[in-house]
Amino acid sequence: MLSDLPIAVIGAGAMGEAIIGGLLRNELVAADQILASHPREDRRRELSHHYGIQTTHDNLAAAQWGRVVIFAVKPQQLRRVLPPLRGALRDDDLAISVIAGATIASFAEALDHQAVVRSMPNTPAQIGCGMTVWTAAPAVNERQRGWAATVLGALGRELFVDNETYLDMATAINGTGPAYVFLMMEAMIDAGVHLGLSRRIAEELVQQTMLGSVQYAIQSGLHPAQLRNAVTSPGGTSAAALSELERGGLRTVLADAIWAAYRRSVELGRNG
Ligand SMILES: NC(=O)C1=CN([C@@H]2O[C@H](COP(=O)(O)OP(=O)(O)OC[C@H]3O[C@@H](n4cnc5c(N)ncnc54)[C@H](O)[C@@H]3O)[C@@H](O)[C@H]2O)C=CC1
Ligand SMILES: O=C(O)[C@@H]1CCC=N1
Repeated sequence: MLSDLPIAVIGAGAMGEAIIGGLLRNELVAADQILASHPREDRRRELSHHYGIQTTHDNLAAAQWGRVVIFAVKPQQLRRVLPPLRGALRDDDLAISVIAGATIASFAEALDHQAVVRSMPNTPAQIGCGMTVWTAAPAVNERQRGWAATVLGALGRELFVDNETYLDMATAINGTGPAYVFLMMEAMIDAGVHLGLSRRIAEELVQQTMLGSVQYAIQSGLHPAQLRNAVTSPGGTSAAALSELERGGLRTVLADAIWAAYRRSVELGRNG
């Protein structure tokens, strides 16, 4: 599907590298099909040494070279990155953004190019276990949609949605979600250490409990409330713990956090 297709990555930081790694790990492209643009020489050297890909400091050269041009700079960098690239993409080229908040309209306007895909991956993409939600401008044709599905599929699971407003919502759930999970892991590990477990044992217990619970939920297909009820014996330990979590407002705090992430995503789209 991506054979011989030149792929440019503008802003090869954590997410850009996850895409490069995923494409190569899944043997979807050869290393010489990738050109990564980065301002720092040591980073360029690191990327070419590790992946055997081509690198440049010149975003314009990368944008002109790629048929698929992936944008993975921070939202605040976008205002400086896009204007010099205006007119650089040809009609049948595809721009793919992974940038939180940045709208398809802002890309299309700044680049003077209509074929734009907006996506929201997450950091488990680093190991091919990501969840990416994406949508496409009407100008993106079937072939280009295939390219996008393949590129984003290299990060883990990908889900196409036909409504761009879902992207800000996805940013708050799957994009930002790993931060909620890691904070919860950290808190559980620290509490285990507080109880008297060694940090090594606490980490192992928390990691496998998280992993096993998620796999059990997926494989059983049961509603989380049913699974939670099955853990909760009358007068037992789970009932005692859950009572504290409800008293502390865990559900509403989580919901408030997700709304805050959503509002911030919308705001980033307005202001950069
Ligand atoms: N980190 C995360 O969990 C997720 C991040 N994203 C989005 O991915 C984008 C990148 O995030 P990260 O990879 O985490 O950030 P990062 O900071 O690791 O990567 C951005 C890279 O762009 C480079 N850069 C800065 N100015 C540049 C320029 N003028 N030209 C080319 N490159 C330039 C930076 O040096 C940096 O290496 C962000 O827009 C973020 O919203 C999306 C989903 C998840
Ligand atoms: O914090 C952020 O803005 C990025 C976007 C999604 C996850 N991290």
